Amino acid sequence: MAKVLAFLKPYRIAVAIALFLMLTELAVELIQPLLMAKIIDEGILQNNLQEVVKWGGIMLAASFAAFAAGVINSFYAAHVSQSFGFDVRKRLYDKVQSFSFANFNLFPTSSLITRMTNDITQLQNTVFMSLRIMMRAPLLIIGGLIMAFVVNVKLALILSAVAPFLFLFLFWVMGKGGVLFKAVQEKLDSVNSVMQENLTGIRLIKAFVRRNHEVKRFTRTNEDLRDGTVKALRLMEVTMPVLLLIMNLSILGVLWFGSIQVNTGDVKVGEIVAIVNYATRITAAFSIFSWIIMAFSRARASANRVAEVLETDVDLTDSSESRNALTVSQGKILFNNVSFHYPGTSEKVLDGISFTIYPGETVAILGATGSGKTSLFQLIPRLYDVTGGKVEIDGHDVREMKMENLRRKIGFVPQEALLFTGSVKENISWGKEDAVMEEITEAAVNAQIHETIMKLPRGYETKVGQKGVNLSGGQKQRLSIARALVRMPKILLLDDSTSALDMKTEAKLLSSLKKYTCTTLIITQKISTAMEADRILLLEDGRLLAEGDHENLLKTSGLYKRIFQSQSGEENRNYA
Ligand SMILES: Nc1ncnc2c1ncn2[C@@H]1O[C@H](COP(=O)(O)OP(=O)(O)OP(=O)(O)O)[C@@H](O)[C@H]1O
Repeated sequence: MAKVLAFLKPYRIAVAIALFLMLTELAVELIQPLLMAKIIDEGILQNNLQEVVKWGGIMLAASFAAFAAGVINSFYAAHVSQSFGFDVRKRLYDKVQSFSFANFNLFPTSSLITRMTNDITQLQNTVFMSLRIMMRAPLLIIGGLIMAFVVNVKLALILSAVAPFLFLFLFWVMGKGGVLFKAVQEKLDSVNSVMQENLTGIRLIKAFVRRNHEVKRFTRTNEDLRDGTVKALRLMEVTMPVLLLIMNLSILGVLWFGSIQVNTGDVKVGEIVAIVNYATRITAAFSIFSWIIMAFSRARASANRVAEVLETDVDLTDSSESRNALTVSQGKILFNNVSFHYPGTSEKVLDGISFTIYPGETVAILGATGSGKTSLFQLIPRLYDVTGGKVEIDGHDVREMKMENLRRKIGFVPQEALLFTGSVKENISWGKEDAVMEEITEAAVNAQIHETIMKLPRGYETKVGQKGVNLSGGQKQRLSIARALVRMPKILLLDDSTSALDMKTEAKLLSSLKKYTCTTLIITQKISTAMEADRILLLEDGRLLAEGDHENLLKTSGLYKRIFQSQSGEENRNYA
């Protein structure tokens, strides 16, 4: 909680002003019963109209001051709470951006979204309400008790006898509320998660006619959220009646004892009226306490969830020894006895891999599904760190380079082409922010997508729907390749990125890539693609089984020969 509250620090002056104004309102509220007692005891009971007018005038002026303080307080409360929310959201977003894949495994995407939206909104609302009215309730209770003592000590003692029980009860409710509301936020995560999966997989759901199944799944999580919230609110529902009961009993005590004391002349009628008035205000303050407790319990749960993300150690960062001057200049890649297992697992997905790829070379990586091809790729831009051995680029361990320097020179085209909402042009220039139109067109021409783009209704300005829904699989792949090419990378990594292309387009694409003086690694399942490369690396179960060019591998690797035969017709088999 303290970590999140620290975000209020830059606004401490505004917070102080808001609190001061709130105290002004509170002071007026507390002074009203005292003024009323004066009007009764010194004015009405003494038949003195002058005193009534005097104290009445003071009451009016105080009310006006409270009104002005209230308006200005609202302004500051809104400013502070919105700015606080903005800052927390920004910091959380920046933190998530710096997350490694291993960090992402700790938080489901839906939970991160809930934390960045709903949890921060809860906190924002609590800050606003705290500055506006929330703090008034406890202060009104304390101030009311003090004023009651000023008016009449004996009556005030009766009134305050119940205070310890009340506070104990409130602390208990707050602790229990915190647990229940944490569960509510977790259930909200689940609802968001199901909703997210549903919306992203809507085509699959329709194609498989799984609507009813999905509706049932959503209903279950939605019911869970409802039940969890009702459970939390039920605790709050009993809080208010209990508080009111205790306070009303103490008011009865004041009236009973006060009536006896009036008869003996120890207490004035005006004093009883004032004390009952304070007691009523304190009761009213207590009645909003259940609501305050609910808000604070919820805010505490939300603050902990936000802090959890902020406090996560990012395990893939630039080390203090990272040298700024190191950058990818040639594109030479060396794997030296590399082994790797994913964080949280112990099974090696790469084992003892060693090879060198020289600048400008095109190398195909071939292997069965699950043999570790993508894992090997991810070690080059340092999306993961090796667990044994080392990966060197241009003679430097990638861990010694600043990640930004390393990744800026790498064009990475992932297995699943991912596009962003925006125009075709924006999607290509996403690879290089300052790319001019000629660079964008050149990349599109070489990625064999320019002609297709020109046939679109608005050419390069055509909007790409969310995740590229209005494009075919092959078009998406080629746009992703154009996005990588526009960077003029020194190393180009294509992870099965030509799988959806026909042979002719793929051949044209591979020949255009030769114009780029970059080292190119192509993961592929197709022998026809691998044959175009200068060299082929054959992976099996995380090990480098063989390497060489096509002719060479046909002679030296039985597995390669079998793959080749399975993908070729009878004609090729004879050739082999
Ligand atoms: N994030 C992950 N966490 C744990 N294990 C993983 C993760 N990603 C992949 N693996 C495992 O690593 C192994 C190698 O996967 P990888 O994706 O590198 O294979 P691949 O050769 O690229 O397969 P494909 O051709 O199907 O894409 C697999 O056994 C897979 O289950």
